[in-house]
Parts: sequence; structure tokens; C-alpha cells
Amino acid sequence: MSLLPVAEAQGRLMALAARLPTERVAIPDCAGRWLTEDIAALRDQPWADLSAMDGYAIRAGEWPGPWRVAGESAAGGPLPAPLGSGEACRIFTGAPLPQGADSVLIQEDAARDDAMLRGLGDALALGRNVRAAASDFARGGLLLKAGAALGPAQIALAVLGGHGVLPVARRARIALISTGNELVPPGAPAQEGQLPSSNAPMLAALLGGLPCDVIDLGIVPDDLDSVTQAFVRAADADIIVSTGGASVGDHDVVRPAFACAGGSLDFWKIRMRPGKPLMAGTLGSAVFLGLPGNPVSAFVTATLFLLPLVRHLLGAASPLPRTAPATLAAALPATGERDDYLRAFRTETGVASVTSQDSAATAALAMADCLILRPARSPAAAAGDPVTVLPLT
Ligand SMILES: Nc1nc2c(c(=O)[nH]1)N[C@H]1C(S)=C(S)[C@@H](COP(=O)(O)OP(=O)(O)OC[C@H]3O[C@@H](n4cnc5c(N)ncnc54)[C@H](O)[C@@H]3O)O[C@H]1N2
Ligand code: MOO
Repeated sequence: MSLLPVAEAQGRLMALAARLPTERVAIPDCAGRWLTEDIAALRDQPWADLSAMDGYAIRAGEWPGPWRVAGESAAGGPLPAPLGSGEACRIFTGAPLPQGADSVLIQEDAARDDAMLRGLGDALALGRNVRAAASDFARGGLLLKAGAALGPAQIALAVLGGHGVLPVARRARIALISTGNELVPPGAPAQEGQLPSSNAPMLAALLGGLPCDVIDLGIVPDDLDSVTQAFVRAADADIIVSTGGASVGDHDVVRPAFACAGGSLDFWKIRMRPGKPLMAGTLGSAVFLGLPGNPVSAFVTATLFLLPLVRHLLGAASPLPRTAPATLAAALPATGERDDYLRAFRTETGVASVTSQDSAATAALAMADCLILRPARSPAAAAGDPVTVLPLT
């Protein structure tokens, strides 16, 4: 079986399932999710011509001063009376300009003597220190598009646009199955031949920032019946993730167990290192991702496939990991027949790969803050050469 290129596998994975149904969620709980529908502004922002500074509203286009101070405008206060010829209105930041005013003289540039006011500098340019009505956005206009990530700025925009509830996908349910006769739960004493199971806690931590509920189905021994039963128990999740048992050894039973449970495999084996034995398919309405058991392989494949799949189900317009250009701080050897995702860290002089690229080297993985992406058959690279990285933080 030939190895599938990463981008093709990502495309096929996304095609296995559509976005989850929409629910309407109060804004404080929408952060970190994605809009599933376009939203329009329900109001103008600013709602009127507002002062950007504390000072005096004047008719700069008509009269260079001095002015007679008449009235006051404060945010949240009563609307000021229209401004007459030769008048200035005391005004504060965020307050509406009186009708007829066109500019705001800041108080540092003004001298006031009782009701009389004069400017200390040059004549004020028309429109100075005024935020025009609807200059941020206008009622009825498109505020945010479906698929937009709801970060802090988008939350502020939606609230100012008049929204208190937003359409987002319902939380994803993700079932985790850790296969391996050698595994013991985190913190349990590991006897000879045993190993603490780190993959499920690592995946739960990776998923921690996403709006999803993780159902850890625990450690399952490497036998056909046990793994089949685990798949059956996981079938009502949106995504089923297994780790281990993905390769070609006699104890690698994930593929046959998935078939026994009624699953349909879409692909197996990717042209990447680490992560070659990755597989994906569907079981009922659930999407299945079978990750390799090696902790580093599981980490890298989860970053490149699981997180994008979750973001896709949750409605993200751009679910794939972002990449960035970088410079190599140290030389790298030529790559082989698979795309390399080297664990690396950023330094002041560029990115450097961590000490060990073994797919079981977790101490080295923990030092990494990015992956260097080196396509298959890349020639050796020197310090200073440009590379593409995938930031992890
Ligand atoms: N003859 C071949 N052998 C292997 C191939 C191959 O193409 N031909 N591929 C290798 C590659 S690449 C990888 S990656 C591994 C993946 O193997 P599996 O997915 O079948 O994983 P296991 O054999 O079950 O485990 C591998 C390794 O990881 C440890 N492990 C498993 N689960 C966990 C866990 N939850 N927490 C921590 N560590 C875990 C396990 O003890 C093994 O040491 O196959 C190569 N072999
Ligand atoms: O591809 Mo495996 O994931 O090298 O270790």
C-alpha cells in the first residue's frame, strides 16, 4: 500500500464528516468557538458622532474662537442642546456631539475663563477628535462571517454589534481508547514490562482548549474482542481516537477490531515521519482516527489530524494548523521518503531541532515549541536556510 501524502489525508479526513449541529449560546460561553452563521450588526457603532477626547465641542469650520461655553455632554447623560454660533459645549470622551458641532478641542489645548474659552494652538482642523457615527460598523452590515473564530476581539465586536447569543456548533464528544497490554494508568506502579499510559492524558491536554467533551474509555488490552467492544462502546461519540496497535505487528489489532465493530476504513499509512501508521474511517456517524502508539507519533498526528478534525466539526473556516516561515539555526540532514515533522524550538538565531527525533523520545518532545516541516526528499539544509514551521504554542 503506497503512503498517502499528508495534505491528501487531511482532505479525506475532513470529507468524512460535516459540521456538528448549531446551538445558540450566550456570549461568555462562545469564546474559543466558531460562528456557524454570518452575523449582521444590529446597531450603528458609534451610535452618533462621539467625542474621542475630553474637551470642548466647537464649530471649527465656522469660527476660530474664542467661544462662549454653553452646556455639557457626557457619555450616558442627557443629549446636549444644539450648538449655537460662537458657542462651545463642554464634552467628555464617548459623549455625543451637540448638533452643529464638528470638532473637539482637547482641554489641554484650551484656556477657560469662566464661560469664555479660547484655543491655545493653531486653528482646529475640521472633524478633529470626532468618531463619526457608524464609522466602526453600520447597522445591517456583515459583522462576522460563518467560520470565524470567536477570539476576544470577535467577542467584543459581536457584543458591540448588539448580540448576546451567537450561533455555534454544539460541543464535540471525543472518545479515547488506549490500546496496549503493557499499559498501566497514570500514577499506578509500573511493574517490569509495564508502562504508564501517557497518550490519553496528552490528548486530553491537547484538546483542553477546544469546546469538546473528552470521554476516556481507558486502557484496552491488545485482543480483538476487547478492542472491538471498546469501539462499540465509543460509537455514539462524534470522534473516536485510538492510540497504539496501528502498525503491522501480530498484536496490532486496531484495524481488524474496527472492521469487526462495523467500521469502514478510509485510509491507512501516511507519508510522514513520525506517524506513518495513522488510519481513519467512519463508524456509524462517528469519525475514527487511529493514532500510532509511540507518544511522539501520537502527539504529532494529533496536531496534524485530530485538532484540525475537531475544528472542522466545530465549524472552523480554517481548521488546519497555521505555518510560519523561519530560519534554521543549525544544519539539518537530507530527508528520506516521508515528510519530516521535526520537533524543534525557537532561538534568537532561528529554529533548532531537539536532541532526539526518536518517536518515543518524550523528554525531547517536551523541549519543543514548534515542528519544522521538511518535505520528503529535501536536500541537506544549512544554518540560515529558510524553513517552514508549525508553531505549537
Ligand atoms: N515492521 C514494522 N514495524 C513497525 C512499523 C512498520 O512500518 N513496520 N512502523 C513503526 C512505526 S512508524 C510506528 S509509529 C510504530 C507504531 O506502532 P503502533 O501504533 O502499532 O503502536 P504500539 O506498537 O502499540 O506501540 C508503540 C510504542 O508506543 C508505546 N505506547 C503505546 N501506547 C501508549 C500509551 N498510551 N502511552 C504511552 N506509550 C504507549 C508502546 O509501549 C510502544 O513502545 O510501529 C513501528 N513498527
Ligand atoms: O512514523 Mo513512526 O510514527 O516513525 O514512529
